[in-house]
Amino acid sequence: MFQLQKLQHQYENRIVLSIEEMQASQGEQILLRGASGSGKTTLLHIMAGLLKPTAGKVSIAGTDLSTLQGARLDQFRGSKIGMIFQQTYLIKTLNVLENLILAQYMAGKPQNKKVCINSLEQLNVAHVAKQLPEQLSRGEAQRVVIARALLNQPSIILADEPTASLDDKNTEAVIEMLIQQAQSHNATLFVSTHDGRIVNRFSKVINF
Ligand SMILES: Nc1ncnc2c1ncn2[C@@H]1O[C@H](COP(=O)(O)OP(=O)(O)OP(=O)(O)O)[C@@H](O)[C@H]1O
Repeated sequence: MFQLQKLQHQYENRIVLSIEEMQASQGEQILLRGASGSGKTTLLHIMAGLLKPTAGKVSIAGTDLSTLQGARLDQFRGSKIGMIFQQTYLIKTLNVLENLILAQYMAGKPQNKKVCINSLEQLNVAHVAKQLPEQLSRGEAQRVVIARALLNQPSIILADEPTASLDDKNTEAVIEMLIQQAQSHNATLFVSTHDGRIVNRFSKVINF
C-alpha cells in the first residue's frame, strides 16, 4: 500500500537522500533509524506530500502523490496521512477541540465533536479539550497531536522522532501508544529515530 521508488532529494545541489526502493504493507510498523542529519525528516516530509522530491515517486494507497496538488493534496493528506511531527502545527488561537474539528474540515470530513472527543479520550486528554495549545504540558500536547493524527482513520501514520528528549518511561509509553493505536486502526506506521532505546519494539528497521 505504500511504495517509494528511485527517490532522491537535493538541497542546493547537495543530495541528502537517495533511496532505490521502499515498500510497506498495510498495518506494518517500521522504524526509520539514522544519525542526525541523515535525512529522516526530509523523507517523512516527502512521504507526507509537504516536500516535493527532486526525483522519484511516492505512492500511498495506490495514489501517486505527484499527481495531487493544492486543495486535493491537502485533502488527501488530511484523510489518509496522520502526521506526528516535531512542530505540532496546532493553531495557537484555537482550543484543542477546535484544532481537531479543523483537521476534520481540512480532510473534507464532516465536522463531528463527538468523534473528536472520542479520539481525545482514547489518548487520555479529553480534559484539555477546551484549552489552548500554549496551556498544555509537552506530554499533553504530544497526546493531542497523536489524537489529531488518528482522528480521520489514516491509512498511514508518520511520526518524526516522537521520543526525542523524553525520559525512558515516557519513551516507552509513547511508542506503546503509537503501536497500539496503529494496530487498532490497521494503519501503517513509520517512526523515525536516532534513539536506540526503541529499536526492539519494531519488527522492521530501515537504517539510513
Ligand atoms: N531546508 C533545507 N535547506 C538546506 N539543507 C537542508 C534543509 N533541510 C535539511 N537540510 C539538510 O539535509 C540533511 C538532512 O536533514 P534532515 O533534517 O532530513 O535529517 P534528520 O535525519 O531528520 O536529522 P535529525 O535527526 O537531526 O532531525 C542535513 O544535512 C540538513 O542540514
